[in-house]
Amino acid sequence: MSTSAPGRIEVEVAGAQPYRITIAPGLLDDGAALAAQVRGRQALVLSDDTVAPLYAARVAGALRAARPELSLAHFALPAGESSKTLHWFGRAIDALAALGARRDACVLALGGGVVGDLAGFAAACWMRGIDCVQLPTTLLAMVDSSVGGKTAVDLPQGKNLVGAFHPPRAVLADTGVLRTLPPRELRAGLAEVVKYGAIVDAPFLDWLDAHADALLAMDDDALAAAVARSCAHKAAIVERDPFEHGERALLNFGHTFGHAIETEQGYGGLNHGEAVAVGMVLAARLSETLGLSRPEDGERLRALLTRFGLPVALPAGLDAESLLAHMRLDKKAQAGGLRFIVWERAGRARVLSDVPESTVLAALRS
Ligand SMILES: NC(=O)c1ccc[n+]([C@@H]2O[C@H](COP(=O)([O-])OP(=O)(O)OC[C@H]3O[C@@H](n4cnc5c(N)ncnc54)[C@H](O)[C@@H]3O)[C@@H](O)[C@H]2O)c1
Ligand SMILES: O=C(O)C(=O)C[C@@H](O)[C@H](O)[C@H](O)COP(=O)(O)O
Ligand SMILES: [Zn+2]
Repeated sequence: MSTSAPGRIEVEVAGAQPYRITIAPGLLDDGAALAAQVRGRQALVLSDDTVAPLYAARVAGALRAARPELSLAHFALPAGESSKTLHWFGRAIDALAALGARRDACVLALGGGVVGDLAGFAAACWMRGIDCVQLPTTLLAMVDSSVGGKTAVDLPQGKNLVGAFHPPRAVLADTGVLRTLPPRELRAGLAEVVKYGAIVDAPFLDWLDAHADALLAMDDDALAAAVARSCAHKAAIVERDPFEHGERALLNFGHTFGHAIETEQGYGGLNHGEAVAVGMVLAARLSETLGLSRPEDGERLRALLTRFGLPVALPAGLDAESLLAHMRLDKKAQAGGLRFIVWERAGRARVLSDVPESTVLAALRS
């Protein structure tokens, strides 16, 4: 992590296709920073119908001022998880075709994780792969989805079942846009922030506890510090294991349960961060049931998530057997059965294979 200018934090992601995450207020107005990432003369700003009216003209104006010759097109999805589908993926591809996008064209993913995942997948598929620059506008997208190159859309059968690994060309996180983020979405992002503490950085949980009020009040310094520390963790993990052959799976802590909840609710109930919050509590409970961790750690995790206003219990009416059926399609599952990310204590998570379904059901029902 480094700072090239006051208030600007940079995190490098090494690997076969290295890129930089830049974190600073005002980046969406920085035509030079945006234009530097667009190699050719064509760009598609892909957004959603909440974010586009707020920020698309700013991005387009800054880019046009820096690169008047650019051919710029816009495409906006309906906001929300229910648009992360093959249908809207197809519409995004249509927008690239209408632009006549060549191999050096660029997709600018301006939005939260839904936009980032779908735009990244469209960029991965168009002509077998064009540049995607991530311009995350939610806390969750800044700390997690914009980094690491997992792109996907959902199916009714399960989350992110169709996708590709396609690292971004760059990530420009303009923390100033968090000012317009609804409180529920701020809290959702905090769930993924807590995840880093849970899996690899116990002192971060202490820091989050100490700065909870500042984070919830959207204090600029506290938010920038949380984004930077989260990105540093994600960058370190994905550069060592870009394709999830090993330790990257730790980033899935709480997700086997969380994704099952989202799928069972038809992508219209808990949002991703909320589902992950419940999922982490269940993963901690599973770890306890298996005798791997102590109840005190689970209690502490629950207390922090509750402090952040996140749900910590399964929504009423969800059937444990139906959730289990969704988990069988989880991407971590193997011939031997379900695999979970469990923890031994705060800051120390690991992968556990062949977890008996009866134990999972017990955790769901407890
Ligand atoms: N690829 C990855 O590694 C990865 C990691 C984590 C999550 N995800 C995916 O990310 C998605 C969740 O992302 P999300 O939580 O950002 O949800 P989202 O993209 O649906 O955004 C949440 C809401 O906030 C609105 N919004 C976005 N930015 C705003 C702003 N600055 N001001 C006002 N409103 C704004 C959006 O229009 C939307 O209504 C899920 O599909 C999840 O699977 C992917
Ligand atoms: O980057 C990763 O790896 C993650 O697992 C990050 C998760 O927060 C994210 O929700 C991811 O999309 C889940 O991936 P999936 O492979 O379980 O669909
Ligand atoms: Zn996630």
